[in-house]
Amino acid sequence: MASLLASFIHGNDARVINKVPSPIFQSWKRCRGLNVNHEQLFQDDILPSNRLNELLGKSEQLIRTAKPILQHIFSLLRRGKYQILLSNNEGYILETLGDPSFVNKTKKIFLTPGVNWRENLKGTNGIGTVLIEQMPLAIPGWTHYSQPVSFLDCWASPISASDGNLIGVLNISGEAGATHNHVMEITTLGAAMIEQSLAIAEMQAKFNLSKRDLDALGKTLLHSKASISKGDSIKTEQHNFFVPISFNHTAECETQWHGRSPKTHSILDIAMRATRTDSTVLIQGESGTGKEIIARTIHNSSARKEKPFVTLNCAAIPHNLVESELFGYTDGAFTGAKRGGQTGKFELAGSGTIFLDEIGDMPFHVQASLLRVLQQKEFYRIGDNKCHAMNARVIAATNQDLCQMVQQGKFRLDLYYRLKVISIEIPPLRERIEDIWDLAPYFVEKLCKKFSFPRMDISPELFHHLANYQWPGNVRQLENCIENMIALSTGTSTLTVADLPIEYTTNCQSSGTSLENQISQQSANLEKKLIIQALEDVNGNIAAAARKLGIGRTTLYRKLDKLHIVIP
Ligand SMILES: Nc1ncnc2c1ncn2[C@@H]1O[C@H](COP(=O)(O)OP(=O)(O)OP(=O)(O)O)[C@@H](O)[C@H]1O
Repeated sequence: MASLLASFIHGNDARVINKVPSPIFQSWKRCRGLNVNHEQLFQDDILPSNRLNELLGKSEQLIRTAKPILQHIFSLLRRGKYQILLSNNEGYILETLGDPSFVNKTKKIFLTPGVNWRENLKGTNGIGTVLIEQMPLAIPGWTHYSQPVSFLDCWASPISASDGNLIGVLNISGEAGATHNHVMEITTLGAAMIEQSLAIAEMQAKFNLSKRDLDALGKTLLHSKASISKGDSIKTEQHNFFVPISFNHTAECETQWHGRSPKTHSILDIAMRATRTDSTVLIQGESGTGKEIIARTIHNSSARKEKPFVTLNCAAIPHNLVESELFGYTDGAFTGAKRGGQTGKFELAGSGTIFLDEIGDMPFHVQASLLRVLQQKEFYRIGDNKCHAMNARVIAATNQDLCQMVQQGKFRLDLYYRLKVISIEIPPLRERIEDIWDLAPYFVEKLCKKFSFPRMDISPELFHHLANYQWPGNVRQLENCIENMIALSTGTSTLTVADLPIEYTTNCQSSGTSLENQISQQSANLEKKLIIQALEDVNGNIAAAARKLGIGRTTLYRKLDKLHIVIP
C-alpha cells in the first residue's frame, strides 16, 4: 500500500486514482502541490506556553465540554492502545487523552497541546485533512503523506457549533495494522456528543436551565449514545497527559516547575504522592535537571511547609566537616571548632525537611552515622552526650549512579535502601524536549523581568533549534543560554537563532575532558536507543528504518557498525 503513495509522489496519478479514497487522493494532491515534506515531519508551529495558555483560555468552553466525553469514548475503546485528540478549527491540539504506553510511542511526533496539525504543515492527517474536507475520515497509516506518521491509523470527525460553523476536530489514533473495532463509529459518536453537549450548554445559558435539568439532559444523552459500550461505565477521573504544568511551589524564591512532557507529569505525580508521608526520598538525575526544585516542591506541598527547609550540599564542604555540619558540635569538640559550638543542620531543620544534596559525596564514615540517625530517630552533637530527637524528613539527591557506587563499595547498601524508600528519577532534558516549550518562555519572561527589559518572544526557528540541542547541562544550561541571549540582545522584541551564543549554533561536542567524553557517550547511547527502536518498529527492515530516522541507508549501516548494533 505504501508504494501507492510513492507512485503518487513520483507523479504516477493514474496508478493511484482508483485505489485511494477520493478525500485522501485530493489531500495528497494538495500536499504535493505545496511541497509538503514526505520524508520528515517538521515542528514548525508549536505554541509557546504563554500563547498556549491564551488559546486554552479562549477554548475553555469546548475543552470543558469535551473532557468528560473524551473519558467516555476512551472507555468505549476499552482503554486500549489509543490516543484521543481534540483540536480547534485552526489545527492546534487542545486536549489529549490516551493509553500511557501508546502515548509514549506517539510523543516522537508531538501529539501534544499547542502543536499545529494543519495539512499544509504535517501532510495528510486526521486533524488537518478533516478540517479541509469537513467530513469524518479514516486515515490508515500508509495514507499519511508524511512518512513519520505512518505508524498510526487515525479516525477523525469534525465538530461544529450549533450555527453550523466548524469549531474543531475529534481524532482517535491507534497502532497502524492492529485490529480496530468500531473506531470510526466511536469517533463520529464522540464528535456528535460534543456537539450536543455544547448545544445543551448553550440552551442552558439561553433558557436559564437549572443544573439538575442539565444533568438529567446530559445523562439521557450519554446513555442514549452509549449503546456500543455494552455496559461500560462512564469514568470521570481526569488524565491530564501533556497539559502544561506551571507548579508554583515556593513564594520565597518564586521558583516554578515548568514542563508538559509525560515524564514531567509522572515526576510530579510521584512527588505529590510523596507529600502524604514522611518517608525518605531519593532523587536521582543529571546535574541541572531540577532535583532541588522537586525536593522543595515536596516540602512546600507537605504538612511541613511552614517548617524550615534546610540544605546540605555534601560535595561543597570538606569531608572532615560533613559530620559536624550535619549534627553540630559543642564548644571545644575538636581543634578549630568555633567557640560556643555550632548547631547542626538536623537541629536547624527541626520538624521541617533536610535536603542532602550530592549524597554520593558523603564520606563513608558519615554514611554510617546518618544511617544510625535515620534508624534510631535521634542524634548527638559531636562532643556532647545529650540526645536530640530527629524529627526532620530527609530528602537526598545525587547525580551519581548510587547503585554502581554500592557495587564498587563506595556507598553503603543499607543506607542506599534506607534513602530510596521513595525514588524519583529525573530524566535529562534531552529526553523530555517537550518541556522546552514551557521552560524557554518561562526563562525569557523571568529574565526580562530581572533585567527590567520589555517583554520578548521566541521565534519558531529558535524553538526548533533549542529543541534539537542536546543540553548536556540540562535545564540550568538552557536557563544560562537564555540569560546570555537576553543580556546581549539589542532592543529586539523577538529572540532568533542569530541571538544564540556561538557555542550553541552547532551540536558538535569535541572530545577531550572526561565530562565531554561522558556527554558524547550519553548522546551515543541515545542514538543507539533511537536506532534500535526504529528497527524494532519496522521489523528490522533497513530501508524502512532509515526512512523513519530521516537518514540514508548508507548512513544507517555506518551507524549500526559504529554503535555495534547487530540485526538478528
Ligand atoms: N522544570 C523546571 N522548571 C523551571 N526551572 C527549572 C526546572 N528544572 C530546573 N530548573 C532551573 O534550573 C536550575 C537547576 O535546577 P536545580 O538546581 O534544581 O538542579 P539540580 O538537578 O539540583 O542540579 P545539581 O545536581 O547541579 O545540584 C535552577 O535555576 C532551576 O530553577
